[in-house]
Amino acid sequence: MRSAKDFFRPLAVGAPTPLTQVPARPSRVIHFFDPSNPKMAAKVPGLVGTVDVLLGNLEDAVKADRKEAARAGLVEIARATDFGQSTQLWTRINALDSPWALDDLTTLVTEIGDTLDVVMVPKVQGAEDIHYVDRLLAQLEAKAGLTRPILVHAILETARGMVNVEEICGASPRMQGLSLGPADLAADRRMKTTRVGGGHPGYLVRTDPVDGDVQGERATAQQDLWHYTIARMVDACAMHGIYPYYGPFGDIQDVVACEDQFRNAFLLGCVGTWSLHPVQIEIAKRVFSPSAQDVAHARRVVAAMGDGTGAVMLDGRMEDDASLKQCLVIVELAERLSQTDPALAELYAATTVPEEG
Ligand SMILES: CCC(=O)SCCNC(=O)CCNC(=O)[C@H](O)C(C)(C)COP(=O)(O)OP(=O)(O)OC[C@H]1O[C@@H](n2cnc3c(N)ncnc32)[C@H](O)[C@@H]1OP(=O)(O)O
Ligand SMILES: O=CC(=O)O
Ligand SMILES: [Mg+2]
Repeated sequence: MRSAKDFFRPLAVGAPTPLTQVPARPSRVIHFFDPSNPKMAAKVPGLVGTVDVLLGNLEDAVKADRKEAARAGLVEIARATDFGQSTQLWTRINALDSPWALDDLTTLVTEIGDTLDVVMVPKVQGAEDIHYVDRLLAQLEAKAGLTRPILVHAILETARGMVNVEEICGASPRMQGLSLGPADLAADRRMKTTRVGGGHPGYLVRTDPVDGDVQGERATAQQDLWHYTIARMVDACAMHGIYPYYGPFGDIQDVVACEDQFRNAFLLGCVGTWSLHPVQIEIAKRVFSPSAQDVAHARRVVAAMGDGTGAVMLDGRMEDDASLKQCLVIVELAERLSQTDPALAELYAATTVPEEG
């Protein structure tokens, strides 16, 4: 572990100074595309401004014989595209033990490092993986003459990564956030599922038998397979001042269950999710933006709480310092999203609390 005094020093001579706070830029939807797929690549310019993050994926879902093409495609797209103020460019590199990760980082940082905001690192096992990427990025940033540090986002998709989640979050000032990787995590944990995220009908609870009749009608309710993992990830991220995200939802056609999974993650504290297909973009944006109703209520509580201490009654409910803090989370998120999303700005403006008297 580095000493507290050294933590924010660059790891290479000439590399930019690390940030002391992760920028709070909207990232409700991280939209994945395969830069080696001409149809998807052609859609990128049209997606700018409609998603918070465009992520050029180089890892899983890109065929082994297309890895170089994907990397080169991303360089080309980054150079040819104006991402504007409201869309960031991220990449997901190949796993650190793969034949491609070193070239991914070397090429991307030296060729398009000034355009790249965040590097997503898959299958992170512990702080040692982040330390490796941290130093290498610093060396490459210095070589490329970059003036702002590239941030790092880890995917939580191994059992060891889960166990080490707190140390991963705190391994570097570059750490921007974590995403849940339910597909790889399920495999690594030897869970008996065959899906990419979401629930499973077999994972349920059942009411007790009535009068001991175990064969009688008994209601069941499907449970959330990912509750523990997401909650643990959220705590680790909050503790270290970085951002938690849900990850992929593979049943593209089941937009209803997708929305449910995204909403569970949002309510538990995640700031965003991945979209794998254009149909998931609108769902993610809607779910990860607070509703106008919640913003209106939060603003009323803030107004009613005056200096923020004590207790008041509002619509029959007690509000105090702690509920105020929750409301401030909603109000601050609404204000931040309004800065880059004009439709939301208009929606939330209509909920402004009128001044008393
Ligand atoms: C599981 C663990 C993980 O690692 S998840 C992250 C890795 N996976 C991915 O990144 C998957 C990304 N998405 C995809 O590859 C495709 O969306 C998949 C799921 C294969 C479906 O593609 P396809 O059968 O073409 O769907 P479709 O016919 O409904 O497509 C309609 C038009 O939209 C396009 N499209 C599709 N996906 C994207 C995307 N992610 N970004 C941009 N465009 C996309 C298609 O190319 C198709 O275009 P067109 O209308 O034919 O011109
Ligand atoms: O990379 C994502 C996953 O679910 O695996
Ligand atoms: Mg994965």
